[in-house]
Amino acid sequence: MPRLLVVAAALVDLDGRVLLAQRPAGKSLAGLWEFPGGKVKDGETPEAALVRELKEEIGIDITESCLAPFTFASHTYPTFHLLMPLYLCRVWRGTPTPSEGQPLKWVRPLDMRHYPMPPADIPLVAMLRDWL
Ligand SMILES: Nc1nc2c([nH]c(=O)n2[C@@H]2O[C@H](COP(=O)(O)OP(=O)(O)OP(=O)(O)O)[C@@H](O)[C@H]2O)c(=O)[nH]1
Repeated sequence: MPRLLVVAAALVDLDGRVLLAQRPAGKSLAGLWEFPGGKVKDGETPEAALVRELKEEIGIDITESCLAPFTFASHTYPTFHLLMPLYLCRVWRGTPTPSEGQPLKWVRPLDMRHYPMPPADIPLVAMLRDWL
């Protein structure tokens, strides 16, 4: 089974809310809410991939130095195994704006149960609830 390395960010605002993005129709896991991020390319560090993905997806600038490793997901999907480091980020430049119209929402960890998320993310939400 192939292993997929994806990197994601919990962007935390001053009220302790975290940004979630809804996966667009037509993609795998469509309609579910997830942490912004994406696949790490060959030869790329996870941090560089996250800087690139957040710029591409939601138009914000983060710097690698603001990224704090928080936890990771390790989850077997039917066709691949997902390994996904999750970083905390509290500082960025710009206002998150979806590049492809995907809905964005600032959500308190306690309220994330109202937002269906991919199965790999469930343990991450519990960690955020405990630590934020
Ligand atoms: N960005 C992100 N991806 C996640 C999360 N949880 C989770 O299982 N994933 C999975 O990790 C992969 C992320 O890759 P991606 O976002 O770059 O992939 P994609 O939609 O362009 O392509 P895909 O349609 O092949 O999945 C997807 O398979 C997605 O389902 C999450 O919280 N954030």
